[in-house]
Amino acid sequence: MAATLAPPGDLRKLLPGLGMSAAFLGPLVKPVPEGELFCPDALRDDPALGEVVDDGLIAWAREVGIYEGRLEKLRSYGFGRYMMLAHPAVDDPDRLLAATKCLVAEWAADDYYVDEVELGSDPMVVGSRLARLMSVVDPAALVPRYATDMDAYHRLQPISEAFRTAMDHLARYASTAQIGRFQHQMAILFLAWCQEADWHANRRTPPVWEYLVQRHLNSYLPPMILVDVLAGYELPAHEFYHPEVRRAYTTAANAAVLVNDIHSAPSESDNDYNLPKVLAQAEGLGPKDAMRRTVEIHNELMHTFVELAARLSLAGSPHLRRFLADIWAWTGGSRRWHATTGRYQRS
Ligand SMILES: CC(C)=CCC/C(C)=C(\C)COP(=O)(O)OP(=O)(O)O
Repeated sequence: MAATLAPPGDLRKLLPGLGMSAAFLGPLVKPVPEGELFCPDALRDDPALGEVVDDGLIAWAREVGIYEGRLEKLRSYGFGRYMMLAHPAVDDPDRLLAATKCLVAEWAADDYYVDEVELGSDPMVVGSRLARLMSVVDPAALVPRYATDMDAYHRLQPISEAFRTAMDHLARYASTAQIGRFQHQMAILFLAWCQEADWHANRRTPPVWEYLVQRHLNSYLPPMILVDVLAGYELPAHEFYHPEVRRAYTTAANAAVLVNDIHSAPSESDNDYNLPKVLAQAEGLGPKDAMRRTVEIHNELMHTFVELAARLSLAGSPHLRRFLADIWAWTGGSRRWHATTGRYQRS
């Protein structure tokens, strides 16, 4: 794997002082008026590159069979564009496509297994479906007789095929340790979806703290931790798993997923949970106040990330400084995508 510590020219231009605490304490860090998100904007927007990645995504989705009959819709979501925005230093469409496939495999599991009743989700079988899916993510070692049965099952599951092929693609660029991280995050994500299924099955809205725990497990970490894989370097395990480092990027991922709640809340089905909805129910807030409180919580998380990242940047390796800067850039791209994707436009 090529280790490129110095970010390509574009990112350096866009993030002056990249790799220093200045990257976090520059002009983007300023008090925001109430109700405004404390979050960078995209550092690059290259629609043509996004289109190329989206072309590859749709061809792959057709091949594995996910979002069958809904490929136009899938295209309107612009998930390839999402990865183009979130990885501003990466120009290679194939690397962006690998990340997009992983993202969309996860999203398909969320839509078809967890969230959307009209797409066949059923809380009573979420745990079994996800445990079976986990046997693709972290291949289950069975005796051959039963392995054949398992393989036959997975061949008929488009989401299993999506994960298998997406991870194969990712493995072209990821080290064994980076694939290990991804598998670990999937186990966490699937656990969170089982918790969500419990809320559905028992018709229970969780208290705010429990919702935030679920959103911590069901955050944007899975796509976000691919920043080094895509950019062609590797944050070593002793830094990646350092508790303070993990706290920094999980905080950013938790903030980023609240941007998802902010944008998706107005168009979500009654079956779905989001922070404004939970706040409204648990704390009796009206829609505007619930949204304002969600923005406040997001901003508090992002300020914490900036403080942690600035501190860690001063003490950490060049890899770590680059990683934290890439995470910051990722949040900006993600924000832009949420504001512009067809997925959250109200019809
Ligand atoms: C990419 C991905 C699916 C990462 C794991 C976290 C996750 C499931 C989401 C960010 C999607 O959250 P949510 O279900 O709220 O998304 P929608 O609002 O349904 O698009």
